[in-house]
Amino acid sequence: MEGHTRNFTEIKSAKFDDENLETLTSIEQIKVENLVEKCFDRIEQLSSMDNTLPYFYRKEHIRFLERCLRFLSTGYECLDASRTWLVYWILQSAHCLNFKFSYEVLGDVIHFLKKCRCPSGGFAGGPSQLPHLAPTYAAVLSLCLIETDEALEAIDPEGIKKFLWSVREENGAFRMHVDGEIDVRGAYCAITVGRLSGISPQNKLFEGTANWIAKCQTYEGGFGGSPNLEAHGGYSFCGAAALALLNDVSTVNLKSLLRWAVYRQMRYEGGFQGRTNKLVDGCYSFWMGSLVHVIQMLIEKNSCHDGYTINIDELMFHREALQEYILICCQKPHGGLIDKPGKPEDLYHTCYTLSGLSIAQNFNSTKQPIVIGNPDNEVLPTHPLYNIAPKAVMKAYFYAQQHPIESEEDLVGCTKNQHNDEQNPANGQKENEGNADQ
Ligand SMILES: CC(C)=CCC/C(C)=C/CC/C(C)=C/COP(=O)(O)OP(=O)(O)O
Ligand SMILES: [Zn+2]
Repeated sequence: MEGHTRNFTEIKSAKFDDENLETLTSIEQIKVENLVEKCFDRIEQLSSMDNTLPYFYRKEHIRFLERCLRFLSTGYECLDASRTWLVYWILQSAHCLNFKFSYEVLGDVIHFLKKCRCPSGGFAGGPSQLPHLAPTYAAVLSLCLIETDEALEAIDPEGIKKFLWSVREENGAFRMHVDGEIDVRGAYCAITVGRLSGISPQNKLFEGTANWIAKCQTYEGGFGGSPNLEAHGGYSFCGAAALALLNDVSTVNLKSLLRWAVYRQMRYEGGFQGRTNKLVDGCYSFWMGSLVHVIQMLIEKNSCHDGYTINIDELMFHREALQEYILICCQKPHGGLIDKPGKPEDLYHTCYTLSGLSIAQNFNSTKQPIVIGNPDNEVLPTHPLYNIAPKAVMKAYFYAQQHPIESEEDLVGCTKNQHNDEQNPANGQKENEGNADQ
């Protein structure tokens, strides 16, 4: 597909236009739409000379990542307890861009991540810090992304299991760290690192977790951080992906979740907002884009249980519009991606905006990706539940299978053979690699 796909003059009618309503929110919304409009106008003018626009600054993004892996500005000091996150954001962005760091560099990364491993199990955000579920998640995903035996060996599943038990509540919810806050990120990080290190969703660790997550669904349809909080894209992704990884959707309302999710795509900007009446942001390209993908997987899976089959062969958001927002409004020409026009580049937004671009382009591996602009704008697929390379998920599953840690007593109402069948991603795997869990 060449060039952009929407007529930017025509879609101006989608801008906010209620003259009778002036609130802080509407004023901010109008300001953002005007910034986006400038970006759209510029690309429309340039397109008359070059119909392969919008351009993807791949080389510049790669240079940005290479630089950040070795040197960060003082602005990153506040993320000293999130250094495993910085590693993950860099490695996952590099994956999307199809860029491979050298073995030497990756060796240094493994060495660093091992220093973040805690004696009591799990990972901290930096050496000599306390174990925490979020940096544990980032460290495990990073090691899986590296894919080598040396990296997978560094995960230490026994330690992970011990740490997960130390943050589990009796009702199946998870604290982010010992004595820390309970929220749906905890459940998602726990089931993710559990599954990647060979712990079954049937493990007693996760008894009650799906029911607890379902309590976070709000009247709007999305999930809040914990029961009775506002629906938000980040937590909704965590909730839906955790339920998919637990193979249990019996307790949620998928229809209202889907409705809430698809309405978060902004009609003028094309990107997603994270909650009702808030602003577009590049990072929700992944949290919301992937959420829609995950909900569709859950609806398909649930329909089989109900005795009829639904096959959804198209993603239920405007894939081209999201790519336009990302490519036209979220790239810095000197490298790095951003929340919205006028914001500075950072690693978090680079990772999740690129990952969202990947979700928008690659829905079904049996079909051609949908790529706007130059065909060279294509990025590699990402796994919608884990947000790492689908191949990296496979490798981690097989590695864990070859190095089992579980005993039958750990499992709830399930025989060892059943458990093994479910752990094997090759069993019942759909053609779409991204659906490896289903
Ligand atoms: C795996 C893992 C740890 C996932 C984290 C998920 C995630 C992104 C949660 C969102 C957190 C949050 C309170 C955002 C609100 O930001 P805001 O109020 O600044 O933004 P908004 O105006 O867009 O809501
Ligand atoms: Zn953001």
